[in-house]
Amino acid sequence: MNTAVQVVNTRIGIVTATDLEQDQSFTRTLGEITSPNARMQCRNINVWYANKQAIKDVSLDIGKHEVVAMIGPSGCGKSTFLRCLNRMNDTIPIARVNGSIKLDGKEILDRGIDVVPLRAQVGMVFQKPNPFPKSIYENIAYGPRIHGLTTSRTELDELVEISLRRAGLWNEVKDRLNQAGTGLSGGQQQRLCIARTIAVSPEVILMDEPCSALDPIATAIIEELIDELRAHYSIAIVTHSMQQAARVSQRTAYFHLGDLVEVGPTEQIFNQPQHKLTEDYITGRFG
Ligand SMILES: Nc1ncnc2c1ncn2[C@@H]1O[C@H](COP(=O)(O)OP(=O)(O)OP(=O)(O)O)[C@@H](O)[C@H]1O
Repeated sequence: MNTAVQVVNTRIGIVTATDLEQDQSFTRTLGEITSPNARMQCRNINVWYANKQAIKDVSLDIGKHEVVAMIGPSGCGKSTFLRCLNRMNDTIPIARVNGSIKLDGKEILDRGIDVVPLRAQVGMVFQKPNPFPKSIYENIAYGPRIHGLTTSRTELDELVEISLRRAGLWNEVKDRLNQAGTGLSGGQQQRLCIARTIAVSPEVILMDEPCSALDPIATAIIEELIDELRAHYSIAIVTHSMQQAARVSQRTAYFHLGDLVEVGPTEQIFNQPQHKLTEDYITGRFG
């Protein structure tokens, strides 16, 4: 865990978005958008909802074995950008995305791409735990079954166990695999959803405020888990909690009104931000 980072939180007056827009005309992202070990490479991403532009020319890599935190004021486009990474914006009829996103060198914004295997490769964990109304076992087994990942019941059993172990849930549920997933606590349900994502062999896991519905203890467990999952996956996480971003991520990206203002090593973003907008946000002047 990245405990060295201290989040400064001195509230010195509220600045409105309009003030900041007038004061800080945005030019280009500060910091290093590339990762030496990139798993995903996003370049010049623009997203519109009908005529309203929500993401403006954003470029960012997600590296192997790293957690990238996306922070910024409400409505700045964090979730919209995250949803580009596995084409979830395709499900919103008025959304239009352009630019380039490569996963292991392969363009994923091409029209011909089958989004079903893509969304297994780039899995998503949502704000509110959303287990299927099925047993704990079936919640995990469903994905591997439809993707044809196992050939026997024994293999499937193993995969269910491995996924639950990796999500830190096995010991709590191994004796009640046939009980409903919805009967678990909120934190357990979120780990079940993480196990479900893991079961279909993702390379990248997207997390959209995965702890916002959880209590502090469940949150701490998920944060520990995110740190462990980094050994196997690339992780992009949207969070409103700067403390959480500081604890779990290696790189942090600060978004503002659809722009990626600044990105860099998490410690640097929180201790020595280069852009005034970033500084204003992390010191609590805005957001
Ligand atoms: N489905 C949608 N249809 C129309 N506009 C949308 C849709 N989703 C998001 N937007 C708009 O796009 C902009 C960015 O929204 P987005 O949810 O990506 O921001 P965010 O930074 O994740 O916000 P929050 O922190 O509040 O979740 C906002 O102006 C929002 O109103």
